[in-house]
Amino acid sequence: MAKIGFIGMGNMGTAIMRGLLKTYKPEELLFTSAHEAKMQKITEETGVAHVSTATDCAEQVKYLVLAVKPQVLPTVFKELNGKIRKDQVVISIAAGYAIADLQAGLGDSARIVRSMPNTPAMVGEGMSGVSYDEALFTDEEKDVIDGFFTSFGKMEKVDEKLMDVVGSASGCSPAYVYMFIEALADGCVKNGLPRQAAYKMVAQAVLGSAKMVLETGKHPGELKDMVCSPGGTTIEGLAALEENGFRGAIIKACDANFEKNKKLKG
Ligand SMILES: NC(=O)C1=CN([C@@H]2O[C@H](COP(=O)(O)OP(=O)(O)OC[C@H]3O[C@@H](n4cnc5c(N)ncnc54)[C@H](OP(=O)(O)O)[C@@H]3O)[C@@H](O)[C@H]2O)C=CC1
Ligand SMILES: O=C(O)[C@@H]1CCC=N1
Repeated sequence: MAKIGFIGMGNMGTAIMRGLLKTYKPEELLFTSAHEAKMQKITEETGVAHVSTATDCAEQVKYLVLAVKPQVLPTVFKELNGKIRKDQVVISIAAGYAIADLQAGLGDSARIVRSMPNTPAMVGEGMSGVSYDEALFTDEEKDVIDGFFTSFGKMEKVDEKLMDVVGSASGCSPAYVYMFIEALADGCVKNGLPRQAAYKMVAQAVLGSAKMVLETGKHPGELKDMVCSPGGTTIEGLAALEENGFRGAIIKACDANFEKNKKLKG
């Protein structure tokens, strides 16, 4: 019997499975998804077997990962309602679905871990917000759950009421960072830097800046001040960003994420 099964093998399913394969053998994993040809290709690439239905997948694993779009969850619920065993652990990565919503769909006794990872899982640098009721799981299960998330990056346990907010910090944030990298590179290209050099330099600057926040423990504002020489070039750029509502735009994006979570349930 495989240990961990995935329902849905798209962006996040494949990213997470790639991380898990560093710790788990292919025969310990299983998946199902929507299209046979795609499943076949993933099986050939990874050695992980697939099955045709969510029911088959659920029957054969202890840990079941729900990795379909929120809009597809009602279909999965229809198929799996009442079929989740008491010894099973369900890990959801769906935006907008609370643990109670998932139990309403799968059965009240289903033991659920709600999480919000992100696509950098693909390179082992994911960030997952994770929420579950510690009292419902054994120590061994908790080790597997934590090992699951740390196999593809870092995890932070949070109170479930914060999970919608966590969406902005982990799930959605890479899109904003990519947009920033693209825009900054465009600005450099506008002033003559070759495009590939611009992407490389800007991406490395983002990586290095993130490391500074994580490793120095300094306030981001202090790190920003260290870059801005009095009367220098950076403060001119910062003034331009402030004039154009840079911070306000990002805060509004978080509000938009937060509100959208409430509208995802089918
Ligand atoms: N993308 C992201 O950055 C993040 C996404 N999430 C969450 O992850 C979940 C998945 O998102 P993402 O990976 O981006 O979505 P994708 O669309 O890339 O993946 C969903 C997968 O589900 C498959 N699928 C569709 N219908 C069914 C079905 N009835 N049964 C089994 N599999 C099915 C699709 O197959 P096929 O490709 O063949 O159509 C696809 O492989 C969502 O709930 C989302 O909220 C969480 C954090 C970050
Ligand atoms: O856009 C979304 O809804 C998903 C969840 C977080 C990131 N992607």
